[in-house]
Amino acid sequence: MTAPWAEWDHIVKIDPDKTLPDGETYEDVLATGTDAIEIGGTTGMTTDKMERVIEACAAHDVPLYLEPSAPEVAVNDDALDGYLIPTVFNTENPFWLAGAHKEWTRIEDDLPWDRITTEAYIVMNPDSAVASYTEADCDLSPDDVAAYATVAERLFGQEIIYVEYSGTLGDPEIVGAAHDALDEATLFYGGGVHDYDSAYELGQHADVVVVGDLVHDEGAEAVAETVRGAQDA
Ligand SMILES: CC(C)=CCC/C(C)=C/CC/C(C)=C/CC/C(C)=C/COP(=O)(O)OP(=O)(O)O
Ligand SMILES: O=P(O)(O)OC[C@@H](O)CO
Ligand SMILES: [Mg+2]
Repeated sequence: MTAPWAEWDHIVKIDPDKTLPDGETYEDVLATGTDAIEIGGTTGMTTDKMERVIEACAAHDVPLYLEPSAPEVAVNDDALDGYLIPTVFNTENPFWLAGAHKEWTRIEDDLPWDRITTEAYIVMNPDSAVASYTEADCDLSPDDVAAYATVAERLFGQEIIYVEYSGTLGDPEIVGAAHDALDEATLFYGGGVHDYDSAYELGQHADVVVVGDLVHDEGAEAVAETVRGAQDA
């Protein structure tokens, strides 16, 4: 069976620590045409905030995935289609590669393994919260990124590779290098996508475009434009 993300063009990432623009609801976000919702952020996460977003999105038919940044906020909820668990390939601290995952497995005795998939992150924006949090080495050439992508797919069997520029638009050459290196894995790209053109451009180099801040800063109509850009790419 093909993985659901093999069919996706676009994801909205909702940060439970941020609000939607005045007058907008999660229902508006779910109606943008996006293929899936990921719930997660780096800072300010709590189980209450996670649950609130899950509850607000649960009644709709857009697939809903949790992307926890720490084991403590990986809530278990039947409304979720699954868990996308980051593992950071270019971290200098093995905690973010496998240590947090070991802790999660140690403290939870009944993890729903059939609904858990990892995302092999390559974190590229040194100014992002996620880069400092995970002590990522962002000083990478296209060759380095291509090699990480190959290692993730071929040696570690990762189904999803995620080039992460959170907060800024990425270098298409870097994203393209990751894409060219992959055979079957799905390439997620996220960072700075804010309109049709940026979604179209990065969508030409990635399989799935992830849009985060825009949903909180500009709202559903702006997100819908990026859905069109990612689909046309
Ligand atoms: C094992 C479990 C359950 C969790 C650990 C998972 C790991 C290794 C997380 C590392 C951090 C990470 C890659 C989080 C993913 C979410 C993400 C990148 C959100 C975007 O963050 P920013 O935009 O930098 O931060 P803000 O929260 O300030 O928006
Ligand atoms: O918030 P932005 O910059 O859209 O980034 C999206 C996502 O990749 C963050 O994890
Ligand atoms: Mg962010």
